[in-house]
Amino acid sequence: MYELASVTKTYQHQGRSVRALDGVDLTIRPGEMVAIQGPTGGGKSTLLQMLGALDRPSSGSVHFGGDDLARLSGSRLGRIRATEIGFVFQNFNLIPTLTAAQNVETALVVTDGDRAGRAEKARQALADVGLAERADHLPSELSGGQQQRVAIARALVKRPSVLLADEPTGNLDEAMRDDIMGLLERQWGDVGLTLIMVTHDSSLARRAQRRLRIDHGRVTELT
Ligand SMILES: Nc1ncnc2c1ncn2[C@@H]1O[C@H](COP(=O)(O)OP(=O)(O)OP(=O)(O)O)[C@@H](O)[C@H]1O
Repeated sequence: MYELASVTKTYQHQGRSVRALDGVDLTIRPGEMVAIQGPTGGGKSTLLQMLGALDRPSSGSVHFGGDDLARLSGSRLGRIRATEIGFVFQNFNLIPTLTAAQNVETALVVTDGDRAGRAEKARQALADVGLAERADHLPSELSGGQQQRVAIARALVKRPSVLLADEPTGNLDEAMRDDIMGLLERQWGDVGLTLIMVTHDSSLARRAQRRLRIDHGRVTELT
């Protein structure tokens, strides 16, 4: 699924350069569930941005399927994000003025011209996360856990091959945390997703098949 070779990422900040990734070599196979841990500033978000085709490395290659994401144009990267990669964030990132169903539909606008078809797929995706009854609610009318379920439905409605989750349970209480993690695990098992999740929470990370640690831009395997 992913093959990273000698990936570095350097940011310029106030005249200094910060090396966020420092020679990362990493292979992630299709269908794996991978947790990424590490100290703050270690490079977790930067790595996720590379995997998510949100940014290109300063050097090295990021092979995803047949493409080297380091060499693609911005529009090709955008297309890959729209079709192949789902994202879930700590802060849910729902549009507050749209209903749950409309939020989910936004993920299909680029790829799916048929409006009625989009609406149908959105309702099905919400049903898959147990929110069929809440499709017409605004985010402000939903609990945090429900909002994260909507965000997961939005990420999965386009049937991506990869789901990238950045602290998906970071804003939720313990009961909701288990609920959302269970949902992610079910989706992962049901549709053969590759699930890559950044988390500070070791008990969640231990539920993954594979754990990586990233510190000072270098990746190691945890066993
Ligand atoms: N846009 C940017 N400009 C300058 N420096 C950046 C930028 N983004 C990240 N950095 C720096 O790169 C390093 C890695 O940051 P990154 O956000 O990837 O770490 P992280 O492990 O996700 O941290 P956290 O757990 O706090 O989110 C840090 O030193 C950070 O300050």
